[in-house]
Amino acid sequence: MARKYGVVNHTEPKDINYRQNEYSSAGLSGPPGAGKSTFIEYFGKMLTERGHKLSVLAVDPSSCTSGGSLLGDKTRMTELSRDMNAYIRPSPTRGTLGGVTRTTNEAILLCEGGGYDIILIETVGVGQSEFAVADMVDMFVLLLPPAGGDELQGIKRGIIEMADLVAITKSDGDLIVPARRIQAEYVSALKLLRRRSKVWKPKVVRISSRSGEGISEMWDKMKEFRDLMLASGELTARRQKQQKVWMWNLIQESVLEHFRTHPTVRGQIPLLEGKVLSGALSPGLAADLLLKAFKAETNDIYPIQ
Ligand SMILES: Nc1nc2c(ncn2[C@@H]2O[C@H](COP(=O)(O)OP(=O)(O)OP(=O)(O)O)[C@@H](O)[C@H]2O)c(=O)[nH]1
Repeated sequence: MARKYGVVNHTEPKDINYRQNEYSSAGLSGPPGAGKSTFIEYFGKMLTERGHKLSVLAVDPSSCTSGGSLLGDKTRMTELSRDMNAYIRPSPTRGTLGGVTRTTNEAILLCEGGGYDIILIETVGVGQSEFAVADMVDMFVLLLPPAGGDELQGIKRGIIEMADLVAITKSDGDLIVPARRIQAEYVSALKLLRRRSKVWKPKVVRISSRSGEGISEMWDKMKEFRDLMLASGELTARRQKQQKVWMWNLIQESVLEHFRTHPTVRGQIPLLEGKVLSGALSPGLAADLLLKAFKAETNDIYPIQ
């Protein structure tokens, strides 16, 4: 199945059907230490043993800013990385969040084309990346450790609203009791949130990647989600909406970059920002001046009709 990238092709509706039935992607997010990589190792092996081909893509916002990596790729998922039916792409180490997420979005398509039927996109819940990932996958899964409220403060309420499934991790040994408590808390919390789907109510499961408890059941829930969403047409609608969101995200980013780096605009930014900061100029007027300068300069290239 040949796919063309960078080429707008309006006459390939098959593309969308192709995605609908054979492939599923899930975003996995959670705070550092929630147990994501241990889970992916266990879950991934379970899936490949069941005959699936799995791809794991990481989106690591820290690598964009610091050059370091929260997701220390080399030491993680050691067994899965040796599995012939699993492909683990380390997190890209360069670029803006927009750039990194763009390559991730395209990597999803490439993995589908390469015959990987399950694609997991892992992200650390510390920034905007999980919102970006939620906008490119079929299902969004939040992994939360059985920790107290303080430790979960960093999890934004907005991201809980995006979750189709919440998995409370490390539900083994002494942690079973707190895991049950957190599960009950999230069951109540999710009831108060606006539902994203007419056919699916977000579920809260408890899992342990040590004992394996709950993981097969979690996969059953993920399949149930997919079947319901497919049958109702919501999955197709979600994917279509995502494509549109991504088109606009990319346009926005590229236009803004073009604007910021345009020689005339770039030269005036510090002065006008300074005036806005000191109160000498209103933000609206400063924006108008910059846009006017940009338009005047680009009018030859993009004539205003
Ligand atoms: N008891 C128990 N501990 C677990 C389980 N899963 C992970 N852990 C432990 O929790 C710690 C963090 O696990 P990771 O899988 O590295 O967590 P992560 O979310 O990938 O962490 P980052 O790489 O920092 O984002 C490790 O010490 C694991 O051994 C589990 O199911 N039960």
